[in-house]
Amino acid sequence: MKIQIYEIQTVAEARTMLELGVDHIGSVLVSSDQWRDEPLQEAIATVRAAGAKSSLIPLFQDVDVIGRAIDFYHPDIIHFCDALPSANVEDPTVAAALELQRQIRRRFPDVAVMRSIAIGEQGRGDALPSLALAELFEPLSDWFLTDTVLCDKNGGDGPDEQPVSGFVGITGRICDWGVARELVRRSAVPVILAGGIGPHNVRAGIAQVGPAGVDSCTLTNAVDARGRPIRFKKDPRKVGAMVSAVRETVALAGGDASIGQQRFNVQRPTI
Ligand SMILES: O=C(O)c1ccccc1NCC(=O)[C@H](O)[C@H](O)COP(=O)(O)O
Repeated sequence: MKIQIYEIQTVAEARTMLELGVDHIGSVLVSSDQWRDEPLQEAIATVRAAGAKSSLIPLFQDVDVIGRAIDFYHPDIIHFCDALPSANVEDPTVAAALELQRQIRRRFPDVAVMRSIAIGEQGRGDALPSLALAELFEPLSDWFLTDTVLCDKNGGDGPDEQPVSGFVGITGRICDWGVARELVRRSAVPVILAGGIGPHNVRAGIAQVGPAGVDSCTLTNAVDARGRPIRFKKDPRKVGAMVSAVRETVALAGGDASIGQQRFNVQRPTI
């Protein structure tokens, strides 16, 4: 059962995550203009040297800049989480996302590709064609990550504006676990359960969804004086509690082989 924690941008936080036993340490490139960041490069090198996996999200789609960033950071995993409007290959946004993954896989065969599969909030699993999207991206992906799409805030029947426009993630809310479970059942690649996961609900998430791994960002971030999560700042106590909860759940189930998406050897993704 892999544990992935996002928004680690510094060597100090990377070291803390390694000490806590995190398996996948995720970082974010927030813009194509400022993709080159030496401290982040050092953080990713620290993860590599410790034998853990680094995962890198580009919050942009420029294939040349993404290629330069992979050459510069050498992440183990490149993670795409752009929001896709449909599962129609004729849709230019969908076609461009598929082509981007195709090009990156061809050019960097040693870098695993993670694709976020957007799922509606709990009870709104019908908001998006999540399973059809997964089917489309499966041949070009080594990992899937379920993530939550905010729905219906404005009384509409589809997705709302997301915390980062054009991308899926950092909502702090759980997705429809029924759809996530069905994705785990159907998927030929390992699935990481994400979206609103923290120490309080990770046991239930593992039990109900049976993923190959779990991910957390918002609910393991530090909070400000008003209790609002601070982007790019982790709370080590929350991460430690999450790691303990996952390890306990796995131990109670009899060890790694008896829980989650056991058909995968997730030590090494299927590239
Ligand atoms: O961290 C970001 O800046 C980010 C922005 C837009 C999409 C994804 C982003 N990153 C993190 C992840 O992919 C998450 O770990 C994920 O969204 C988890 O959800 P949550 O725990 O609810 O924050």
